[in-house]
Amino acid sequence: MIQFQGVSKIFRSKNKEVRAVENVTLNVNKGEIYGVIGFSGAGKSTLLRLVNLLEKPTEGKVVVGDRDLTALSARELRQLRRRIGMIFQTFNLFNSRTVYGNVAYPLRLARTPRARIRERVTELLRFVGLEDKADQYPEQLSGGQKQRVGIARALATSPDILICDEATSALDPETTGEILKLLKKVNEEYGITILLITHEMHVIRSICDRVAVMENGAVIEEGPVFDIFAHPKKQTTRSFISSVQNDKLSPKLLALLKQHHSGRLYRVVFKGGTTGEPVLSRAAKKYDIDFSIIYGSINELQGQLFGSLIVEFAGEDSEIARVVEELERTVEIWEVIDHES
Ligand SMILES: Nc1ncnc2c1ncn2[C@@H]1O[C@H](COP(=O)(O)OP(=O)(O)OP(=O)(O)O)[C@@H](O)[C@H]1O
Repeated sequence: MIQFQGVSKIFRSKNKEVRAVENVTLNVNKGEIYGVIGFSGAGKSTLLRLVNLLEKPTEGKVVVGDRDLTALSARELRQLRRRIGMIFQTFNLFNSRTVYGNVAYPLRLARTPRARIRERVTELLRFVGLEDKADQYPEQLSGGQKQRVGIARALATSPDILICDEATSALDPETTGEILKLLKKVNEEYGITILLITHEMHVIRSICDRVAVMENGAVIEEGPVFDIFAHPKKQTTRSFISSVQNDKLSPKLLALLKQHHSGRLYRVVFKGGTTGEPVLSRAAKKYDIDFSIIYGSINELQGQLFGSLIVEFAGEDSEIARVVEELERTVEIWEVIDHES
């Protein structure tokens, strides 16, 4: 549905060059919810803006449906943009228009007949749960209600794709949950493909089918959300995952753990039926080491079990290396040397 093919975006000014997006290749399939996560400055917003050509790629192609965006005429681009709805962190509503006026706006631009506008806006306000707010102004609404208006407005022209720029970052956790549920409903009931960017892993965990992790403009890891949680390869990905497991090791916590545990600390990530301990006991018996579980957490992700342990291994370095090698065959394991930022 959306394909990035070797896409780079370089911003050049007098004596500076910023490589905001670096050789990105990825496909967003029709009907899925695809999340892009990264820290500030990773290039997420630029990537998103390439989808409706608010930014032009310096290199590579962006294909939406079967259309190469860079090859479109101005008129074709306007038509294509109607198929792509967008919502924003700061909602971007017109404060001088009512809720009804905001949702009707794109339909008026598209010269939709008045009766049809009324029908469509009523339907959308019902869909987002704001049918009683049609005559209110944005300033009379809560953040969550404003984002509902943003979603209704983005859906007005019946797009195939919805792109979401940090849509829940300005909301409290409860309202975030409600908006994410609404986005899931948009995806399921209207079959709309969603591409979202976020810096919050819980957003990815809650609603995304697949995820790409961005760093310094590049996609460093990509795949189904469960696989990325169960087999994170990169430090940045691991750090995002720890942030939602509530067992992230801060510098202070790591220093304290090291003070109380003289052995070597490892994080072990296991999934499905493997619950960690039997796997560890078997390996410890086979080799000459002791282990103790310092901390453990278990979560459900897309209907599967998924857990993480902080384990201390005590013994000769060579024996520990052998155990780790053996464990690597069944679980994800890595030594915790620095804090998990
Ligand atoms: N119009 C521009 N001109 C010059 N540099 C830019 C422009 N837009 C973005 N950048 C730079 O490109 C890099 C990526 O920015 P981008 O906004 O895409 O990142 P991000 O991951 O969305 O971060 P944030 O969440 O903070 O917005 C940054 O170094 C940023 O300063």
